[in-house]
Amino acid sequence: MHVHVNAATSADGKLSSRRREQVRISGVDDFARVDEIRAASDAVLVGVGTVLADDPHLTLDDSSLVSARESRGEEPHPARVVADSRARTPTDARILDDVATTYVLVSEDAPEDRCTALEDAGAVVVVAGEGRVSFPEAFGVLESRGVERVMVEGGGEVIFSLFDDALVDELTLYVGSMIIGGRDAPTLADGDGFVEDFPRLSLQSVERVDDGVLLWYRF
Ligand SMILES: NC(=O)C1=CN([C@@H]2O[C@H](COP(=O)(O)OP(=O)(O)OC[C@H]3O[C@@H](n4cnc5c(N)ncnc54)[C@H](OP(=O)(O)O)[C@@H]3O)[C@@H](O)[C@H]2O)C=CC1
Ligand SMILES: Nc1nc(O)c(N)c(N[C@@H]2O[C@H](COP(=O)(O)O)[C@@H](O)[C@H]2O)n1
Repeated sequence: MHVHVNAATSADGKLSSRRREQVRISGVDDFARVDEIRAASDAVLVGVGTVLADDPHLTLDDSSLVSARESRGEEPHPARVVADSRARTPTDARILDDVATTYVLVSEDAPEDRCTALEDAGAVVVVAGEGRVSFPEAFGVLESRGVERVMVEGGGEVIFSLFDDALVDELTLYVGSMIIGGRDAPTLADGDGFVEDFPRLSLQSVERVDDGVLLWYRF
């Protein structure tokens, strides 16, 4: 599985404000670039924190990218994946519409009635891990269903876990020219944080996009 993390932070490293509401950090050109990465992926993954905060759709905006996928014999939109150990995704979430396949990754401890409700709402529920979703296990299941390239759009808890599991292959980070601040505002990698053996990235390119900077790393 090829794992590409993409996110946008403020100049002080925040994904959003302390209110955890969606903040538009990227500009028009960066959002167009995000759409292209989505189009080149088999699935787009977020954590349930992002679903609850942003209610994202995670589909392609540009119809020419949809047509290009169809002409390659692919589904019009990549699948959507939510890491949601306790099956808390609301059944009216936008990612559960019928525009694309949606996988909800849950743990063995997820309440059965919630899993059934999500299946009734159209989700494909995948059980992987005790207590919390195990990404290595879940990615094995997704691979068996043809997902070879996954784009991860956040948030900070999920991104930290993927670095912790050494599953990240690429990181593209748009750094917008704004300050959000706040000790409780989410950052690119939250979780427990590393205290030693810090993951080291290899910087591939630096580019000015909109009024910010796009950093591309391999891991
Ligand atoms: N600027 C940007 O590019 C982006 C910004 N955001 C912002 O980030 C914020 C949300 O981020 P955050 O709160 O970190 O939420 P996440 O989207 O990272 O979701 C975190 C939740 O995912 C669940 N989860 C399931 N399995 C795992 C696992 N193995 N490791 C970690 N988490 C797991 C956990 O809930 P449970 O235990 O119940 O499963 C956890 O609380 C919002 O404010 C949103 O607007 C989000 C994406 C991109
Ligand atoms: N790349 C990027 N730049 C920003 O400024 C952002 N706020 C985000 N947020 C992510 O995009 C998702 C929204 O997706 P839809 O437009 O609803 O398809 C959101 O949930 C975050 O993951 N990303």
